[in-house]
Amino acid sequence: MELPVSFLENMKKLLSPEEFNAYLDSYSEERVYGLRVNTNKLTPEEFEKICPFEIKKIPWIDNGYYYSGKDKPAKDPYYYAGLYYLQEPSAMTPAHVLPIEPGDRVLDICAAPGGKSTELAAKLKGKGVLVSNDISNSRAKALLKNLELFGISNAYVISEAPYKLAEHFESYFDKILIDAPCSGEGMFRKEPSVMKSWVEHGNDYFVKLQQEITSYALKMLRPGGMLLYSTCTFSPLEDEQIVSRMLKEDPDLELVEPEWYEGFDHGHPEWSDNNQELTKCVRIWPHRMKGEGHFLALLKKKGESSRLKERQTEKAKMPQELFDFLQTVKKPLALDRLEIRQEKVFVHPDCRRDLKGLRIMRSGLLLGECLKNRFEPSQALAMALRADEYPNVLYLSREDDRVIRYLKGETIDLKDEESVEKGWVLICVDNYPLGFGKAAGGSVKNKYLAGWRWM
Ligand SMILES: C[S@@+](CC[C@H](N)C(=O)[O-])C[C@H]1O[C@@H](n2cnc3c(N)ncnc32)[C@H](O)[C@@H]1O
Repeated sequence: MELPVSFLENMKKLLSPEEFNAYLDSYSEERVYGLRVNTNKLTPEEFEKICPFEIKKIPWIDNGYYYSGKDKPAKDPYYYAGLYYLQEPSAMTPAHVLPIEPGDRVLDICAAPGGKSTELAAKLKGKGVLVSNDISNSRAKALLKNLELFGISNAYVISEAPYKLAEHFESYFDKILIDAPCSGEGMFRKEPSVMKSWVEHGNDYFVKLQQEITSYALKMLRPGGMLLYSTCTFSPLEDEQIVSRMLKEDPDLELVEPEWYEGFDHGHPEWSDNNQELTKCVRIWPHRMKGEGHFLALLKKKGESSRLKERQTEKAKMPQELFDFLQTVKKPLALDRLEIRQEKVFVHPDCRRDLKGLRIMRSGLLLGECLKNRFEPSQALAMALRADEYPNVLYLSREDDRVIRYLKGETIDLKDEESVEKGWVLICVDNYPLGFGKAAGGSVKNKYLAGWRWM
């Protein structure tokens, strides 16, 4: 792989001659592959028991595993059941390090396609709210899909510029993740195409973006709240120097050293303004750990929270057919936050802010649609349910060829011994929901979301 000459000169300034050689050698090693278990659906131990391919624990991530590049975990029914997310191991670190408590108000400001948001949401355990934002509308669509696949019910998916968010969420969030757009120097091995953008834009283009995003994010962090800043690049211009700038911008901000892993390197004060606090930042180098290059900084804002008085959503009137369907669902749903908008039924997260004027792509959990005296449950609801939260379930084993046929959109024939009630049925692979079908006679009509089909 041919690395840009000016990039290599910069790296020589950061690393000792031995480290620089070790760094270059890392390019002849094969990249590593990672997956992260969705703890919203099962524990890592449960996953280890059923995982159909070989995995090995990533030492610094509780629910992270390496898998072999020969396996294809994206082509497995368990992937379609949202049991895991495929993610480069170093990239798992930011969401792992940010201490999320159920009930927190969390912002992921540069969230698409959801590698970190899916983990932040899983850590919320359905309590509190995640605002998952990305300025790119097309990327935010992929983000929405990944959150739905993970069965997340308490997220707003928004596609806005940070200044617009700041108008609505001043001092609102307990936790903020800024996984900043960056020059991607740490990803050259995994995705050589990133080098083209590096040559085109250089670091300065990203520095400007990072300064803008961090400034608005700071306005949205409540006193006592925590913020995690991360990039996948090595340049101190985009790392230590951005953190220094944040510390100067908000004197109430301080760096916090996260739980340390032996492979981590400290941040380097000498690459910025010599503020010794910067050693609390984390640098991940590909020649020291089994992962790509990354940088992260965990910050806390001094003070105590004073939660502002908030607007309550108005309670929606519920059509009988929706009421009847919801009677059958055992999952606790906050029906005081139910909204019916253009036939679509949502349960909002506990946010209670006036969000008018924002480009909102999803408000909480889409339960389904009320159409001419009938209610059709959504794909998102199927993914958010546990098998034991719905009374009419068809359990298929992972080896049953009807699983793939269902995922391809085909009608499913029932076997004599399978007792399924007429009407909406939740199709599961083993114990994990894949989607709905509608049973009548000896078969189940396929209701799997067309855009998600197995290709
Ligand atoms: C490093 S990627 C985020 C990856 C994501 N956190 C994940 O783990 O899947 C950076 C993202 O920032 C978005 N972005 C760029 N400029 C932005 C801005 N001004 N405000 C919000 N998002 C922005 C890009 O569209 C891109 O999706």
